[in-house]
Amino acid sequence: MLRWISRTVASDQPEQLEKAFRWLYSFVKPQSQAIGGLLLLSVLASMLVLLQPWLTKTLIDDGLIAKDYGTLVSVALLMISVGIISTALSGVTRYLHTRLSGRILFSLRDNIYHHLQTLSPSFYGKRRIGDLLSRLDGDVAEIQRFSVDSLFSAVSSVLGLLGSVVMLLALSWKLSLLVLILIPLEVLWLRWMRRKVEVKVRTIRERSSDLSSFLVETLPAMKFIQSVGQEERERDRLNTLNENYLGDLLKLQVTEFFTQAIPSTLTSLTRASAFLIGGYWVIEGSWQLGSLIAFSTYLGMAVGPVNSLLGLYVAIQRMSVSLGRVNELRLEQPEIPHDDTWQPLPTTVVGELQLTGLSFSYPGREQLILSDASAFIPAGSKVALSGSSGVGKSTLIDLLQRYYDPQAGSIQIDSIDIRTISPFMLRKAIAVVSQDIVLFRGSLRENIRYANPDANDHQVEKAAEQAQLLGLISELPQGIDSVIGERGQQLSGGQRQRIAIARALLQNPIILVLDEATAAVDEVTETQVIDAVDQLFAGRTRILISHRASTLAGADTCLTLVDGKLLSNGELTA
Ligand SMILES: Nc1ncnc2c1ncn2[C@@H]1O[C@H](COP(=O)(O)OP(=O)(O)OP(=O)(O)O)[C@@H](O)[C@H]1O
Repeated sequence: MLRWISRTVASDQPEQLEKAFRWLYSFVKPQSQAIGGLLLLSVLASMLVLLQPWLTKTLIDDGLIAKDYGTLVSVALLMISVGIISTALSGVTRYLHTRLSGRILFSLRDNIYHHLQTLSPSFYGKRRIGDLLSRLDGDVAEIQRFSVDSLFSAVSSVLGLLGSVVMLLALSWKLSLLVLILIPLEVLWLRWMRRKVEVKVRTIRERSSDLSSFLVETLPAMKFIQSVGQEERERDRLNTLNENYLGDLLKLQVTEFFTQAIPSTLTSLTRASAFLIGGYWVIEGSWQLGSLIAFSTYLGMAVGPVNSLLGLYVAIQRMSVSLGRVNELRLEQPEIPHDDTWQPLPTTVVGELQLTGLSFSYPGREQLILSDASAFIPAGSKVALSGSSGVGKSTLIDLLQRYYDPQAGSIQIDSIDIRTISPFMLRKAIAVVSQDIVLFRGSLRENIRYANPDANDHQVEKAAEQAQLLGLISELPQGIDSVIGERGQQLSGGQRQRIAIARALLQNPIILVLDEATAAVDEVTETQVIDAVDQLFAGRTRILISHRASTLAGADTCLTLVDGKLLSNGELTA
């Protein structure tokens, strides 16, 4: 079935699509009980709908025309009961349907988000966040809509179609031949239109990504845009993006209109023909009025499902575009693929580092950032790492945290190759405070606790005190429980740094890295921060990266990165 769907949908890579469908099916399968229950309710609802025109026919032919008052009353009562049951059924179905849809949507999104969490900083560096957002939000919702809504729409359409055709045949097999001409014509038309719809839908989704990317990029940069007076330019960019989006949306509307309009016109023609022929038979007296009315209602009811099934076809196209886009994310391989042989970091580790013959270049770039770099860092020492801008200092820390693996050489912590350790545990053991401090919307307390959610209030407050945050806390209206805005915009650089240090304290790392952490503060504040770090992290391995001599003063070892090699106290390390 999945293979059939993937082949039916116009796609450049049907195998890929089939795999994506299988993946999608893995989310639908656990809900099979709920789906089964809902399908049962749908079948019941479809049968009740099919019953109504037959009741009308009986009411007219056997009650009104036959002047049988008893039949009239009983059929009317039956119609009321069917109406009430249908309404109750639709309420229950809608509730269960929303619950089922929600479950599938959230598990899909959860799965993709989980996968995104395994990808390296390089991935985020090359991808537009707006595009990721649009895939995670719009595309995943589109897939979910299809996987639930379309399934039920397909089932009730097929049931409606079959039921109506049976009723039409029962009323007049001759007149029913009209439907047999109508359906193949509609299907032929649709096959012809399908490619056009797919191309246009993909363009729309890309336009929507462009818009999201624009907003994600410019909203946080509003202060900068205002400061350089470029508001109008950004408005123009937004206008262009809007116009492009609207233009493509209108093209899609026109294509979709023609995709649907031809079948609708054919339907109207068929209905009119049925009235002409059936009406003639009624006038002639060879057919009953109730049967003609019921026939025309069933004809409408047969065409409705055909249209929905045709709509479903468009929905499959739309969905397969979204599925393709989401699948692209799924196929992104983590830089460090999961390995079942990973060991936990032993609790005895003290933070001795041995870098041996490291060579590294970023994927897709030729330039070697590290070339046979080696160094030894004794446990508990304070190391100053310097080197000109862009030489690769932060890259070295990324290798230490295993966001990437070197192409040659190794990093050992307490003589254990870090490739054999779970990166999760390794990263927990290394706290990095950089210039770019991440703060989330939430209270100061929650932000300090972020790296160690199990820390109790007392530990958080102690860390805040040790990181000299008491001054800030006393200024805030609700103290440590005050909400600091997204990305901590209302805080000064020094205050943000102290929050990061308090966070690192709670993380209780074996190795602490300060990567240009104090570049944004004045030298007095910097001295205070470094003194605090030396005091609080005494006995742990500390790596300080800076361009300032004052930051690096007092280190046990000075490492300098030059042309991909590490010099220790000015000498090349073997
Ligand atoms: N994700 C990445 N993909 C490709 N190249 C990268 C990536 N990150 C950094 N680079 C490149 O690697 C080189 C080293 O960058 P890195 O940030 O490690 O330097 P740095 O010594 O820390 O610089 P600075 O002192 O200016 O912070 C630079 O040329 C940079 O452009």
